[in-house]
Amino acid sequence: MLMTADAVKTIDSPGEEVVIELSHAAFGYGERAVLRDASLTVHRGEIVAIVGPNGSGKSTLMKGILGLNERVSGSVQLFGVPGEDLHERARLGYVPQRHTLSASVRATAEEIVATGRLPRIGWLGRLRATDRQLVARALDLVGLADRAATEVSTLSGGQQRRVLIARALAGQPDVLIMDEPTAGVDAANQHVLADVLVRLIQRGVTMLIVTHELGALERLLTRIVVVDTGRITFDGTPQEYALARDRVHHDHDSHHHDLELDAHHAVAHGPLDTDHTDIHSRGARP
Ligand SMILES: Nc1ncnc2c1ncn2[C@@H]1O[C@H](COP(=O)(O)OP(=O)(O)OP(=O)(O)O)[C@@H](O)[C@H]1O
Repeated sequence: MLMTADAVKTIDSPGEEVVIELSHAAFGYGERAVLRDASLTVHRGEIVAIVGPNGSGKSTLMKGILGLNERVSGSVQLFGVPGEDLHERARLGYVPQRHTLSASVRATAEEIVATGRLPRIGWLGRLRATDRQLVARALDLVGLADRAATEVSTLSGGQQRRVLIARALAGQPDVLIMDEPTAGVDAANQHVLADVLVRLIQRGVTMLIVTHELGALERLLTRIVVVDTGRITFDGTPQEYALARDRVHHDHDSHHHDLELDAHHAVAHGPLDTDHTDIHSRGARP
């Protein structure tokens, strides 16, 4: 693994090291479990797409991994230790859903991205040359090197999302968790964002990505996990997903918005379309 002052840690190929392991985990808000019996193993270097209908529990799953909601039962292991015992929270980079920067934020792109270093250097820490270098590289990686000194409030929604991705990258995460990074971004910017994600994947970032628009990412995925009505109903390779898709009766009248977004896409068909999916190929490895 490259441990130099790079914005991302690179690896040669997906390894056997388990970075995230959920065992029969239930997550929710208050005492109410929204996502139940979730078992999931993610190895270093994997690119996992989390797909499923609106309100099925995808964000709840991401937040559960990050410890941002209640774990009602089951266990979460992060980098081999119980999630609650993980002190280096920066090892998990998070780009939250539908999040742009408030119009009232008066800061440059560089300043926002630099806050991504705080978990590493501490709130009272000072940015050193290496930190500044990492911030610059993160901005470069998302294609915003020339906007470093620009006030974020003047950037487009898509550019702001790229700033937030750069902020997550600046913390040198081992795993990047992104909740619909392309949602609410116009078509032209969707392509730019997709290119950014492809670049990150090519650099070997382990990624969990909730998305309705796999597009260019699809061929780079190692796993597809389907969440439906609060359960993981499918977990397998894209190839297994394609096979499962062919076995499953398609309900094209379903209201799952994946269909609306990309009628030609693989994710537009298959387990997502049914309310009676019996496919379960958990823990499959490429
Ligand atoms: N902070 C919260 N407090 C209480 N309930 C919540 C909270 N956030 C989400 N929920 C509920 O949990 C359920 C699953 O929501 P979640 O956001 O995980 O779904 P999702 O699959 O990410 O949906 P979408 O595709 O629309 O983003 C929904 O019924 C939602 O109302």
